[in-house]
This record gives sequence, C-alpha cells and structure tokens, in this order.
Amino acid sequence: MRLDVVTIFPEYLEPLRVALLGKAIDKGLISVGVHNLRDWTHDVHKAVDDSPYGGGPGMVMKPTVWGPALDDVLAGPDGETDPEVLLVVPTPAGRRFDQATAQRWSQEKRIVFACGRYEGIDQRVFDDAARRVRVEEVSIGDYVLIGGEVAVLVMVEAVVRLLPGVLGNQQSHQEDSFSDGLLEGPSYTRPAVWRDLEVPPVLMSGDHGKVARWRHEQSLERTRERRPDLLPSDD
Ligand SMILES: N#Cc1c(-c2ccc3ccn(Cc4ccccn4)c3c2)n[nH]c1N
Repeated sequence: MRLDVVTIFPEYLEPLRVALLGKAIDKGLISVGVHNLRDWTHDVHKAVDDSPYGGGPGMVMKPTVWGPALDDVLAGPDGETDPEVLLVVPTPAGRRFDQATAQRWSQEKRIVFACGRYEGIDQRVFDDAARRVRVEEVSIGDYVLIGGEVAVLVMVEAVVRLLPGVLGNQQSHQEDSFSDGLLEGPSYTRPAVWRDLEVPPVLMSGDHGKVARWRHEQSLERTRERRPDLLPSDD
C-alpha cells in the first residue's frame, strides 16, 4: 500500500516512521510519502490561506495552492491522475471514520491524505478532485482538532495494522474490539496477585470454554455500560 500525506507540518507525520509502522515501511509492506504544501506556493511569503468569502472567523486554505499540489501527488507514473487512488480529507464535518472504514481502506492500493489547517480547505479543491478520483471527507470523532495531521496518524495506524504481516503473531486484529461489535473486556498478566488485587480465577482455570464464555460476558457487560449504542436495539 502506498500512502501520501500533504501537509504544512511534515514533521507532524514523523511518528509514522516509528515502531510497528516504521517496521512495516522497512519490510516494504507500505511506502509513505509526506509532502510539504508550501512547496506549491507561488509567493515569497509562501501563503497557503486567505480570508473566507462571506466573512466569518479564521482563514481558508487556498485552492490555487492545494489544486496543483493534489494534481502532482494524485498523479501516477505517467503523470496523469491515478484513477484508482483514494483521496481522504480529514474534517470535523466528515462522515465518521470507524473500524469498517479502516477495513475497507485496508484493501486500497493508494491513499492520499489532504491535511487542512485553519478553518479548512476551499471546497472546490475536493469538488474538482472528485471529477477524477474517489474523495472521502471523514471525521475521527465528535470533537474539534486544530488540523488534520493527528487524524491522519489515527487513521493510518487503524488501517495499516490490518495489513498482512504488520502485526506479529503475538498480536492479532482478528479479535479486535469493534470487529465483533463489542468492546474489549479486561486483560491481565503476571503476577497473579498485585497490590492485593487478584486475577479472576476463571482465567487460571485452564478451561478454554469457560474462559471464552467469561470474556464474552465481560465484553457484553462493558459494552452495555460504556457504549450501549453499539448493541442492537431491542425493538
Ligand atoms: N478528522 C477530523 C477532525 C478535525 C479536523 C480535521 C481537519 C482540520 C483542518 C482544520 N481543522 C480545524 C477546524 C476547526 C473548526 C472547523 C473546521 N476546521 C481541522 C479539524 N477536527 N475534529 C475531527 N474529528
């Protein structure tokens, strides 16, 4: 999988080169390109934003900078737009990014992420791109960030961990939270007693059936308590 990120803060994406994601790059499972949007500016001040039409707070990112940047980054080897690439735009106004989205995107060959700042990017940038590629405007949650970079880190980690070979045998996304629609239950490791707190005895029983049933019940209880919205409605 090839991932490209366009941002005015390339250093924000350095964590992509650390730990498991860095190993995935080293193993050739993914390749990552980070592009500084200011490389496509035209003026001495390298301006990327301007005042919003219609007034209002803050600034909007310029289509005359983003357009050429995406023309180049969305291009394939022949210099023409790669029709198969997926353009992802983090925004508080986006559809919700969830595990199903991560699963779906893990099948993509190429994903380009457009990281906005300020009050966002001129909408015409995505209206224009949508003439040539698939565009998804997504939000990672119901809170407001300062820009898209952190959201890209979240989404890239959620997607890349699903790729074969990224997680070692000791880890697996097969029994992820959300994959079965329930929250993960509690986990325990040695010692058996810690600060007078014991590991639930069923986990020491060696009875795999009992352990599995207990874990499922714990997941159900935790989901009911913390995320009832994940459970099927009674009606
Ligand atoms: N994904 C996601 C996001 C974002 C997000 C993503 C990209 C940008 C680019 C600029 N801003 C600041 C901003 C503030 C106010 C109104 C518009 N834009 C972003 C915020 N906030 N919360 C999420 N779940």
